[in-house]
Amino acid sequence: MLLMKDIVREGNDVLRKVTDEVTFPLSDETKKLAEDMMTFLKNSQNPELAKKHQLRPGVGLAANQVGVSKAMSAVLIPDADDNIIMEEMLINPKVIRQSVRKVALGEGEGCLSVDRNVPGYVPRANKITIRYQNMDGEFIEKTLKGYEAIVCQHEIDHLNGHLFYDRINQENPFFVETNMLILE
Ligand SMILES: OCN(O)CCCc1ccccc1
Ligand code: NI
Repeated sequence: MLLMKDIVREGNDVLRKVTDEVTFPLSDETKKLAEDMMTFLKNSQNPELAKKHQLRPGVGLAANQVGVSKAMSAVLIPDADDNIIMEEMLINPKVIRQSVRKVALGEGEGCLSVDRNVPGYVPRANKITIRYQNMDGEFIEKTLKGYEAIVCQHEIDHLNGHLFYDRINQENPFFVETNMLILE
């Protein structure tokens, strides 16, 4: 099972490379990696297992965060009552439509690959349509807004070599762009 020791931290070049397109049919190795990534997220959101294995809770994990430069991310988003509202392996994901209107989390963002707090708003499109492939290679288009849109943009950024703090306004980290929504 994947543990925190398997997560690559900032400074490692693999986090700054554009990841390679995933080809189909998936190799057994790639299938296992996808399963391991989703299992990591589930374990990280389970209080007992997270405590037992010292896991930081995560709602997403990109393959390059475990050192594999492939364009795939696991996303596991619970709602306030711990009901899963999104459980997807995003393979070769692309944002094909995005709103002009931006959104940012009021408490900023964090990252399993960044062992420090970097304060500031991370402006992202409030509404996006993504096109990706599932584990069978089928193309799926999904429209997301608010928190789900934020998480998926955070993951797709990873696959393109970006980290959340690249998007924080350096002059004024809490600058609110015109019409930007702040999500508390
Ligand atoms: O790449 C995933 N990871 O570092 C875990 C944190 C994910 C995440 C945290 C805050 C806002 C959006 C996404
Ligand atoms: Ni991250």
